[in-house]
Amino acid sequence: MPAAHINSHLDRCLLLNPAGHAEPAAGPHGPGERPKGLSPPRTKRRRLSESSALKQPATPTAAESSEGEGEEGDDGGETESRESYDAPPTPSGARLIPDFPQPGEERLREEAGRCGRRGGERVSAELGRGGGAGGGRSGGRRRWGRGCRRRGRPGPLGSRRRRAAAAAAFGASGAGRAHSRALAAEEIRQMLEGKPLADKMRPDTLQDYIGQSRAVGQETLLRSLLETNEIPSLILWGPPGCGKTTLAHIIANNSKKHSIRFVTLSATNAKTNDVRDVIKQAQNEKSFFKRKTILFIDEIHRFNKSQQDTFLPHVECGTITLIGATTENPSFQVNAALLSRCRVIVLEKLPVEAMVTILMRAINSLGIHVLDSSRPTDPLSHSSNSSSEPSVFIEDKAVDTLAYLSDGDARIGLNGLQLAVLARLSSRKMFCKKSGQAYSPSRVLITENDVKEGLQKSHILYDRAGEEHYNCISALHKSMRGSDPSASLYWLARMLEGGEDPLYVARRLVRFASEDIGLADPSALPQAVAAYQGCHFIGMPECEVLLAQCVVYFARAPKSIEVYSAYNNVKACLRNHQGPLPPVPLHLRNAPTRLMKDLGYGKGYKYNPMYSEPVDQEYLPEELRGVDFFKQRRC
Ligand SMILES: Nc1ncnc2c1ncn2[C@@H]1O[C@H](COP(=O)(O)OP(=O)(O)OP(=O)(O)O)[C@@H](O)[C@H]1O
Repeated sequence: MPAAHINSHLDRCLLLNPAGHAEPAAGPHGPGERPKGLSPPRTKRRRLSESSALKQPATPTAAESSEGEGEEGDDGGETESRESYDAPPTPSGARLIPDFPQPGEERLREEAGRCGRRGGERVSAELGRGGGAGGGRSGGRRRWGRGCRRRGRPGPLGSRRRRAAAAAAFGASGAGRAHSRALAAEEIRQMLEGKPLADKMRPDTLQDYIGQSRAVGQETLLRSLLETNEIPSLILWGPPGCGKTTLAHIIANNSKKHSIRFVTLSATNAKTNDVRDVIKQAQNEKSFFKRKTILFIDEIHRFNKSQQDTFLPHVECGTITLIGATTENPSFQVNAALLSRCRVIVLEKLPVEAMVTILMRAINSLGIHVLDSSRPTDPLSHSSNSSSEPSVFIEDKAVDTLAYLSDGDARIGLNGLQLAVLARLSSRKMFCKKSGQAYSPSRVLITENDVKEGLQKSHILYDRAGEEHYNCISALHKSMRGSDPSASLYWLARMLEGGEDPLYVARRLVRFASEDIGLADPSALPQAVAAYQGCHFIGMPECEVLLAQCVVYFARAPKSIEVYSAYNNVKACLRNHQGPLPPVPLHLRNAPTRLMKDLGYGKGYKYNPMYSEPVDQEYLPEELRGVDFFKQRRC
């Protein structure tokens, strides 16, 4: 289901005036300064409108279960379109994507300063607290696939121009610039230690918030509300790492400037009493100081119904403005009453171009230079020792790969980058230490392999308990029903590679065998049962081929829903029946005792094998005589 539809569907829940008022289109931000020493941009101008660039799929919703599919939902198409972009400058060998805002730059430098002052002790203490480079805030709760047995190769997005185009399109504010001087490897290493890079790079302003133009683009209602600081109650719904918390953080920043309180709770650890305390405080602030309170609840779906009910009257009377963030479909996870008082904002997986922009901002902030792999001469081949030259480089294809493998999750991308750079720099330091050489900030190259290792997990992100689980099984079911073996295999692999339980898929195949193939090929059911048992015997990964065989068999098999429909007709007939159900005709009853025989049980029954001709006998109750469930739905 396209995002627009989801939004319009959810808009019905609004108390707010849903009519978006268009803001005067803000012009592009002024170009930022280019770092010294870079050759001027080879500008091949095209234009890229953010809205068109972000024609991303809406997260399909399981709300739209089609008949007979129980837990399935329609799927949305994934489209991306680009209209234009700016080509990047191409300094000799090293490439610096131009002029991105550097929200985290100051923070990174401060960190580096602190690290430098306090040395490794603090760093290890922070790592010990679980901050770790790749840690990510929600690393623990995310379900990863079963590892990286088969890592998909990134597609052919590797061109420098396309990367830069994406960067230019998404990083519109142009306020920042890369480091004006080259940083030493050790300096970069210190910047990266401690907090996850994703946290350090969290933007503070809407200008630095990349992508998500459908939700907060220049012409959206939400954008104008945010800019005028008229914050409505919101539910931010989107996949992990797409910027829900970041958007809340930006709102918080803005609110503070307007003396609005911003309180954050996480539903993973907050108790109902915590919520009550916040509400009480909000009431006091409102009555004594006329101060508004915004309450941000991360992972609001983790609150149960009664906990969610706690907010209801206070959102209603304006004591608090609620902002909830959730990865789960709010139609199922948020109370309907609460939902109807909030505006639901659907955030989408960040497209690759947006990911590149986010990564490039971090890379620029760190003073790392991107190496253009297509150029024959590169700075690594020069033997200059000038301290003004960059010392850490990253392959351009490594940036692309990272953007691809992050699957629209900026946290994964940024923390993967952090791990890759840290691992490389640290191993170099170790090497120097072991070999007795002085550790010098000479040139280090981060390669595509480094980032792949940095990710250390399957790039197939698949939430076995959430939305993706239902979306993928639905897509598999529909692909088989549509007799598309190739698509069927694709969805099967998406699930298995993402760590889905093979028995879950096998159970669905058993159901499919009867529901969609039925008597068109009666051997489908034994196939499915055999696949189920086979999976049970041998488990993953060996059983994947059993499932693949069965899935292709089913996709190619003839289909019949005759039995399935007829049975549904019978069920409908029973459900719609008014009054007591008709008795079983006496002649069809068994008569094991004399009394029953005396009562007429079994009387007049014609035992079919005794007849050579077709037997004229009724089998339905009297009042259903003549009903054919294969032909009619109601009786
Ligand atoms: N739209 C964005 N623009 C710029 N940076 C972003 C954006 N989205 C995410 N990021 C970066 O990714 C990091 C993680 O994003 P964030 O915490 O907002 O994700 P989330 O959607 O709340 O994820 P989760 O559901 O896992 O909590 C941020 O700290 C920020 O550095």
